[in-house]
Amino acid sequence: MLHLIVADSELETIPEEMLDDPGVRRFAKKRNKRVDRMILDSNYMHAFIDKYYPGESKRRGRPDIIYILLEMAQESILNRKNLLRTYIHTRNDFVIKISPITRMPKSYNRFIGLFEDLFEKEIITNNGKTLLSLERMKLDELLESLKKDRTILLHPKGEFKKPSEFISTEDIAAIIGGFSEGDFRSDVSNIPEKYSIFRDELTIWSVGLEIVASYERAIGLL
Ligand SMILES: C[S@@+](CC[C@H](N)C(=O)[O-])C[C@H]1O[C@@H](n2cnc3c(N)ncnc32)[C@H](O)[C@@H]1O
Repeated sequence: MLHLIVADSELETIPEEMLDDPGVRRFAKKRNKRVDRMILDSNYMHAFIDKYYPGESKRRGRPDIIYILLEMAQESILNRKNLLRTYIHTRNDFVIKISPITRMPKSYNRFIGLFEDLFEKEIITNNGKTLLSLERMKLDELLESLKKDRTILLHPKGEFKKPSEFISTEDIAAIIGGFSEGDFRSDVSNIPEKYSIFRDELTIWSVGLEIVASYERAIGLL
């Protein structure tokens, strides 16, 4: 089993400090949503994020990168064979567990709507089956709860290796940062295996794709 963990993801509802901003409220009205139930999205709220968190507008509010990664992960052969578990750990220490049977909406707007529902209801089901669930959990608590043989951190400053050199057939928890700038906020210093797979920085979904594909090859699926 491969446990793919996207850690410190920049996925959150509108933070407290921004709730009373007239511009943000106008935006919520246009979407016909309660302001506290909207997901922070720098694609649309860049200027507001800059106003309340100067210098953070490139990092905060990036549900788009999680969307692309989940499209890749959920449609992968590994997931279709029920050998992948994907978790989104967020900057505010929530963990979203994605069931292998979950297919992501093809439209970004519908994805945002689905995750707004999830932040409100904490669970999304279909015909009695849980598709998505959300709970308060730190990264180390998530790691402790998983049955795994190895934990691997993907990091541009890790030891340079090809995925085929470090991915094995064991149960692996692989951690990728769910942000486009900066470093992990959670303490990842005690994770023994830390690898870089390319000389330049990659997107989170291309790193996820390489790890999933290497695992598929390691266990003989491909
Ligand atoms: C776009 S990067 C964030 C960049 C950030 N400056 C950093 O140093 O992690 C997001 C995540 O993708 C993964 N990543 C990006 N490039 C990588 C590389 N060359 N090797 C391994 N992982 C990489 C890491 O898990 C990283 O936390």
